[in-house]
Formats: sequence, C-alpha cells, structure tokens
Amino acid sequence: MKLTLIGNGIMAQSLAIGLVKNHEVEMIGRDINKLKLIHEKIPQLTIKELSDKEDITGKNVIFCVKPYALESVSVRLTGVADVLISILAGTKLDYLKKQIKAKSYIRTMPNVAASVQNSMTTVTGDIESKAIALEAFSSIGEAIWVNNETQLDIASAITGSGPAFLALVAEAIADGAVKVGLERHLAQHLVQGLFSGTASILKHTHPAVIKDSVMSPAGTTAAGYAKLEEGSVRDAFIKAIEGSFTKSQKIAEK
Ligand SMILES: NC(=O)C1=CN([C@@H]2O[C@H](COP(=O)(O)OP(=O)(O)OC[C@H]3O[C@@H](n4cnc5c(N)ncnc54)[C@H](OP(=O)(O)O)[C@@H]3O)[C@@H](O)[C@H]2O)C=CC1
Ligand SMILES: O=C(O)[C@@H]1CCC=N1
Repeated sequence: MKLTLIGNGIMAQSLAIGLVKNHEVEMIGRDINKLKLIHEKIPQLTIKELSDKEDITGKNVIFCVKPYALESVSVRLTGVADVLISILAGTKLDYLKKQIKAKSYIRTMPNVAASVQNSMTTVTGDIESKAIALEAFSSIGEAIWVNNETQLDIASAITGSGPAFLALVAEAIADGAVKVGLERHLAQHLVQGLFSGTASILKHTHPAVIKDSVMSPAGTTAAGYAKLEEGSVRDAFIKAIEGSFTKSQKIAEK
C-alpha cells in the first residue's frame, strides 16, 4: 500500500519509521531542508516539498500537522484523496470533511511509542476504510477500532497523552529516590525496569490485584501508598483524563 504523510514533525517521523517496513511511504512537508535530514535517517522514504497546489488525488493521506495548522495546509491541497486519515487531536470528521476532499475519512490517535513500533492506536470513521487504516497502524504497534469520535477523544487522553502522564510518574519516582540518597543514573535505571516489569504483569492482571499482591500488612508499600492517597494522586489522574478529554472536545468546537 502507498501512503502519503503530510507533515514531518515528531509523529510523522515516528509513523514513517514503522510504516516504511511494509509500505511505500511519501512524506510531504513545507521545509525541504528538514525533509532532506529526515530522508538521511529514513532513506526508504520519498520526500516532497508541499506545493501551493498539492494534488492529493488518489492518495492514501495520513495528515500529521497540528490542529491549528489544518486550515493553512488544507488550502494548499487540490483533488480528492482516496482516504484521508487524520491523527489530529480533537479535530472532528465533519470539520475535516469541510477542509479536505476525500472519498472516505478516518480519525486515529497513535502515540509517541510509534517511534519504536509500539503505539497503542485507536481508529474510527468511515467503515469502508477501516481495513486500510487498521492495516497501516498495525505496522507501528496495536490498532483498535472504536465506535465513535467520543470514544476516540477519551482514548486520546489515555494513549495519546498518556506517555506524558506516565513520564511524569517515572520522573517523580526517580526524584524521590534521589531525595533519599540514590544516585540519579541508578534511580533512572530502576524506574525503567519498574515500568517494563509492571507492564508485563498488567497485560494479564487487574491493577487492584497487582496492588494487593505487593502491599503487606504494616509494610513499606502501605506506608508509601498512604502518601499517594494523602497527595490525592488517584483524584489527580482521574482529573487529568477528564481534562484532556474536555480539551479534545473544545478543539472540536471551532
Ligand atoms: N506528539 C504526540 O505524542 C501526538 C500528537 N498527535 C497529533 O499529531 C499531530 C502532529 O503533532 P506532532 O508531530 O507532535 O507536531 P510537530 O510540531 O512535531 O509537527 C507538526 C508538523 O506540522 C507542520 N506544519 C505546521 N504548520 C504548518 C503549515 N502552516 N504548513 C505546513 N506544515 C505545517 C510542521 O512543519 P515544520 O516542521 O516545517 O514546522 C511539522 O512538520 C497533532 O495534530 C497532534 O494532535 C497525535 C498523537 C500523539
Ligand atoms: O497534546 C496533544 O494535543 C497531542 C495529542 C495527544 C498527544 N499529544
């Protein structure tokens, strides 16, 4: 399958690294010098400078610019794409349909782990392009079809924004270890192992069961856990997901 990425930022590059393994991939961006540098890193890519009348007729486009740049890029596109796949947070299918002409439309939410082919991606939109979209995004990790755009916006809070939320946890745990005397490099290494080990268990065990299996009566975990509850960490994470989802809905309101 031939795919055209429009945009050449963090996500476009992350997607490209995985997609080139199984697809013919073209990347279109406004800055040819940036594209040349990307081409040095990913030589299988075809690169193209965005023209003022960029013809997308017959292409499978993956649209990878920031939501605020949608209009300034879409005015430069002509023709009718076969499928328009957007990775833009919040931006609704109805709005995309007004901005870019295509035979069918898909919204997806990959995450930054696409760069290591381990993205958890959600997908929704026109059913006729479901197979193409799932096939493309399966090559950069796991791709899951969700029923509607509300579900996609909630999923975006978990998997799109989630790496930043978990990175905060990782950094804070290391900071705590440094505070009580561990060297930074060792704290960092331990946190890496903690995340990968816990992720392996989480695949087949409910979080509450993991917590109960670790927490001994009057033990060290219970003492640390109580501090998390004092700091309203659970409440903060619930609000983080809600805040992120609400922001997606606000992006949609333009
Ligand atoms: N970062 C993440 O973890 C995730 C991001 N997303 C979504 O992915 C999209 C891209 O995000 P990300 O890759 O992080 O952003 P970046 O800022 O890294 O990339 C944005 C790209 O858009 C291009 N661009 C911006 N304005 C224009 C313009 N007026 N004309 C032409 N090109 C333009 C930029 O070009 P140039 O390089 O020349 O500036 C750049 O290539 C966003 O919509 C975001 O919601 C989705 C999932 C996860
Ligand atoms: O912060 C953002 O808007 C994008 C969407 C998900 C991750 N980054």
